[in-house]
Amino acid sequence: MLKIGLINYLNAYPFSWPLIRNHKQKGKWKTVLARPGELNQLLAQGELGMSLVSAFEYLRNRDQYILAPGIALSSKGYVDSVKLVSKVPIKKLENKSIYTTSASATSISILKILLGEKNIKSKALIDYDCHQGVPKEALAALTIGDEALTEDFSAFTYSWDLGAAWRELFKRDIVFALCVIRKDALEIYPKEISFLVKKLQNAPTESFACEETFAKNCRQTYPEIIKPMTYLRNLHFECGEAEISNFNFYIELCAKHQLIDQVFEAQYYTE
Ligand SMILES: C=C(O[C@@H]1C=C(C(=O)O)C=C[C@H]1O)C(=O)O
Repeated sequence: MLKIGLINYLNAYPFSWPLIRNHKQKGKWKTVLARPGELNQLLAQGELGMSLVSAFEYLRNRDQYILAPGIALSSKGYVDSVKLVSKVPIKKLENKSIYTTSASATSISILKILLGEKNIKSKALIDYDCHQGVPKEALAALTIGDEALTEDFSAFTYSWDLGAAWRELFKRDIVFALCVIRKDALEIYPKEISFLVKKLQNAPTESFACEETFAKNCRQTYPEIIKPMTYLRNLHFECGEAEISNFNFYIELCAKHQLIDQVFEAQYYTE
C-alpha cells in the first residue's frame, strides 16, 4: 500500500488536516505523521512513496525523486518557528559549536548559508534529538516548528529568526517544505499519487475555507501553541512563480556554499 508522509507540525496542518480528517486508513493509501527529519529519512529509504519533506531532502537525493507541482510551505519574512537561539551575540559564534535539531534539513542548510554569507565560521554543527529538546549545555542551538514555539529558551538571551534574516539579506523568502514523490512509487501507484497530489494542492484552500472548524481543530491538536492562527499567518501555503523562483535561488545558494555538488533543474511531476 502507498504510504504518504505528512509533517506533524502545526505549520503543515493546513496540508495534513484535509487528508487525515475522514480518512479511515482502510483505503489505498496510509498516512504517516512525523517530524520532517524523520520523514526525510523514511522517504530516502523507500519506506514512504511520497511525502511532505524538507526542501533540502529533494536536493540531497534528487535522482530518486520528482517534485509535486503547486505544493510548498514558505516563509513570509519573520516566521517565529525557525530560529537560532544563543547565549552570546551571533557574531561571537566564530569557532564555537552550534546544536542543530534532528527535525530539520532545510533550516540547517539555511543557517549554513547565512553564516557563510556573514563570514562566521562555526566550529561544528552538532545534531540533537528534537524530541529531547535543546541541550542545556548548548551555547547556541537551531530550533524549528512546534519546539521553537513551545520550549523554554529563557537561558538564551539572543534569538535570530532565519526567515527575517533571509528576507533582510536576499529580499526573498524561504521554501521550507515540498511534496516529493519517489520515482519507483510512481511506477507502482500512479492513480493514488495523482489523487493525493491534487488533494494536497487543494488542501490549504480547503482548510482556510472552513476557518472556524479548522481553527478549532488546530487548538485541539496543538493545545500548547498559543494563537495558532496568528502563527500560521506568518507562513505561505501557495506555490506559484514567486515560490518556484525562491526555490531555484535557494538551489543556487546551496551550490555556492557547497551543500550540493552543482546547480540543477528541478524535475516536476506531470500526469
Ligand atoms: C517553517 C518551518 O518549516 C519546517 C522546516 C523544515 C526544515 O527545516 O527542514 C521542514 C519542514 C517545515 O515544517 C518550521 O519548522 O517552523
